Amino acid sequence: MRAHTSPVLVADNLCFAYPGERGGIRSASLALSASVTASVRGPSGSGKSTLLALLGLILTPASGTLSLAGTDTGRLSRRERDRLRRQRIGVVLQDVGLLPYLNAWENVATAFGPRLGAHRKEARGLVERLGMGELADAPVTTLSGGERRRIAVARAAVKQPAVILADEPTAGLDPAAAKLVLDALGAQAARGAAVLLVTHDPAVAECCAEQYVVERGSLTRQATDDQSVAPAPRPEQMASEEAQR
Ligand SMILES: Nc1ncnc2c1ncn2[C@@H]1O[C@H](COP(=O)(O)OP(=O)(O)OP(=O)(O)O)[C@@H](O)[C@H]1O
Repeated sequence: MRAHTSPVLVADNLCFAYPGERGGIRSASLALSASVTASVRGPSGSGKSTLLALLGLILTPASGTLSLAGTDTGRLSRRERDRLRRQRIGVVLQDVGLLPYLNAWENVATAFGPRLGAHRKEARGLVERLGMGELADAPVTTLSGGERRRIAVARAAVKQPAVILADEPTAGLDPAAAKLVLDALGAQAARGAAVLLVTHDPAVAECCAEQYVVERGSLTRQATDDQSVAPAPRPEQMASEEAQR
């Protein structure tokens, strides 16, 4: 799906360093528009999850600017940033982070706040669309890793946020379940969300209209069919760089 509107999420030259020598983001710029799907690939440890946390207002960049729906997030207090994130962004983190004392649909409904029962219908409906209707009432502690991941995707999407950021949403899923997740994310883009997902799977990345690669903390956009942008690193180059880490 292609961009038809002005970008909803704009990152300009973001930098972030963890304490110590390792890791972080050296340089990341992107502009994500409504109704667009984008993928981020790269070797393990290159900074993909860190980038997602920066874009999701979970980490604060050391320099660079990040604007969400026209708001320069660097000018906001911590509390204002948290509020903006809750209002505008749905995030699926790699470790998923479901609440163990709630069942599957209740976890999805937490996206709306504490009144879970008021959002039972939307939450259960999305759980069903992700192929988990029979497990909607199951305690999440009894779900498999892949099932928990699908519940986390439903939680990120159920409030119909402007931006959905998903860290490896199809990891650990069989092809049928992965398709349900990708279809659900595609449906979110179709209704107007900007969807960015981190993936190790080239087939998943290629489903996305825009494709990015992170290498050693630097983000570049890859050329797709109708675009001429930074050249993509060759797979063997990525593998050899990964081996050097
Ligand atoms: N909290 C942290 N403190 C210090 N270093 C960290 C921290 N989190 C991540 N790093 C380091 O930052 C680098 C990038 O980590 P990140 O998790 O962003 O990589 P990634 O590309 O998502 O990796 P993977 O594909 O393995 O999930 C790594 O070298 C990692 O060890």
